[in-house]
Amino acid sequence: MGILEKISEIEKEIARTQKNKATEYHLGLLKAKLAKYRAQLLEPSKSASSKGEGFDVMKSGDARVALIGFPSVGKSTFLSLMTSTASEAASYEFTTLTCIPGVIEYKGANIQLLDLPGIIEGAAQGKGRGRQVIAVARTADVVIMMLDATKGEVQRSLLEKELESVGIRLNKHKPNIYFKPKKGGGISFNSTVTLTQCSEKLVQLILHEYKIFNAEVLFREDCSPDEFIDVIVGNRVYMPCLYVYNKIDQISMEEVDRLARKPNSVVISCGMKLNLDYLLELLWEYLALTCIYTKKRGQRPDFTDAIILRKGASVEHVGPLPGGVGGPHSLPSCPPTSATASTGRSPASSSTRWCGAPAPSTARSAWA
Ligand SMILES: Nc1nc2c(ncn2[C@@H]2O[C@H](COP(=O)(O)OP(=O)(O)OP(=O)(O)O)[C@@H](O)[C@H]2O)c(=O)[nH]1
Ligand SMILES: [K+]
Ligand SMILES: [Mg+2]
Repeated sequence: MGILEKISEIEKEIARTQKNKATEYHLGLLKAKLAKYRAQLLEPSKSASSKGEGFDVMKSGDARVALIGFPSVGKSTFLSLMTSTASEAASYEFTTLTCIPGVIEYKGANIQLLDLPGIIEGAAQGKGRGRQVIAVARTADVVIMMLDATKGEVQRSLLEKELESVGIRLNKHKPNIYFKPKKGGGISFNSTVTLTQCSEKLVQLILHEYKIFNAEVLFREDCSPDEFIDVIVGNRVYMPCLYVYNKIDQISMEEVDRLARKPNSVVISCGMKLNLDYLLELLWEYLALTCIYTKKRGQRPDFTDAIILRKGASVEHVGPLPGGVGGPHSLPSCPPTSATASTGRSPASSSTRWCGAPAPSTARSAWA
């Protein structure tokens, strides 16, 4: 049996297994198996032509945003509107066949926006250019999932499933579980909270499935078996995702209102240039970038040129500034007015990748 069949067998078994106390170990094991097969599926294949890698586009600017969506939802139209790059748009599906980068200039930051081919169900398993598209998505700081407002909700859950299946976790934070494989001593299991979804026995079963017999496990959160598996597997990416419903010029006001109220969602029309400013504002918040305006002693700050930092970074990350002026430790001694920061709220938890780990300094100094 090939991996794809094994995966589908397990998925079917999970679907037909009733969820209750008596089946929780069985389900936990199935999920661990499923995660293993999926990981195998994603291992780069040996042949040179299909390395499972993304399109070869250099990362540039302060942050990277990937446009993911079904064909013909308006991704290329959006790129051409927001950047000075033109990407061909047409009414037929799969107009775009490769990755087309553009740059959004916003609040002094350069945000790299990537237009990508449309993806369809089965993309993660290699349908169309799905794997390449998803490989690019993994490298983004934020995913914009573009949806056609005239089509049903099913497109959204299908895409979510595709991204989930390759270890991309959207708008979720990293499970707060300490996990450390050891050389001996068996499995030591502890938790600082009451667990309602996992138990010591289940955790052991799952670990054994991964051939781990010695490890330290500490649950600091009431996590599910899936979240625990994510921690063991380890190569998950936790990423903010903005759901963008395009083509609202084609639907009723009631429908627009309903979509706009969904979490992490924004409604737009590229055709009629509706709500694009608001989308940019939200995108900025999701990127959690902070502008720092610097100034020379005795001069006004230069608001036209900011230093862009990932949220959570501090002035220490700015590094020495060109021309020998200042340096990593000179800013804190300045009066508070000399460095002005502005930032938006973080979309979800504070322990997520997008605001926890500050990006290396991408500073463009006002003193240059
Ligand atoms: N009514 C309406 N049509 C739109 C809007 N935005 C884009 N379109 C149309 O939708 C069609 C598809 O647009 P594209 O930008 O090519 O879509 P895409 O997602 O890049 O498609 P692929 O590259 O094939 O995946 C084009 O005919 C656009 O003119 C909109 O806001 N309203
Ligand atoms: K198209
Ligand atoms: Mg396109």
